Amino acid sequence: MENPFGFQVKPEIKNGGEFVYIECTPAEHLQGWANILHGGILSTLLDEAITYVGISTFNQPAVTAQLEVRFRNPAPTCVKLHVCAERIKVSKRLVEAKAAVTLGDGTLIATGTGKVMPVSESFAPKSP
Ligand SMILES: CCCCCCCC(=O)SCCNC(=O)CCNC(=O)[C@H](O)C(C)(C)COP(=O)(O)OP(=O)(O)OC[C@H]1O[C@@H](n2cnc3c(N)ncnc32)[C@H](O)[C@@H]1OP(=O)(O)O
Repeated sequence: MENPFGFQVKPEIKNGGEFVYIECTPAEHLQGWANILHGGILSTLLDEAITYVGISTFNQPAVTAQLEVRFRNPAPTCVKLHVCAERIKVSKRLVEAKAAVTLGDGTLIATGTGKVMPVSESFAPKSP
């Protein structure tokens, strides 16, 4: 389903999902407080990149089964963020990946690790 409210990221996927890179400039209304980007948004960006590692590795739909995030430095809003994810481990039903969000000057904003599991095309829950 198209989601006009999504981040509309265009992932760069290398080596069959071993590496994923996305860029995103979160808008001002996504601040938590004091012009600091909300941690949930940073988690979402890490999640997106890690999920694309899983989707590209399995070459089928996949969802996040686990996500752990560490917030290292505050990020401003309205600034381009760089998100790099890298595959760590692959097993039959699980891909593990790590990811980092950085600013253009290299400042480390957040890091995360996640586990992604493949699902069938009919996975999505039905609307009530
Ligand atoms: C375009 C894309 C960009 C979008 C990016 C956003 C991605 C998302 O946000 S996806 C949405 C958030 N995620 C979800 O909604 C997923 C919800 N969870 C689920 O649907 C299920 O729990 C699912 C599919 C992950 C796994 O379910 P299921 O296949 O039934 O497995 P389950 O019975 O829980 O576990 C079976 C085995 O898998 C393994 N396993 C499951 N989860 C984990 C885990 N987190 N870590 C390690 N092993 C695990 C274990 O071996 C487990 O066996 P046991 O329970 O005995 O340890």
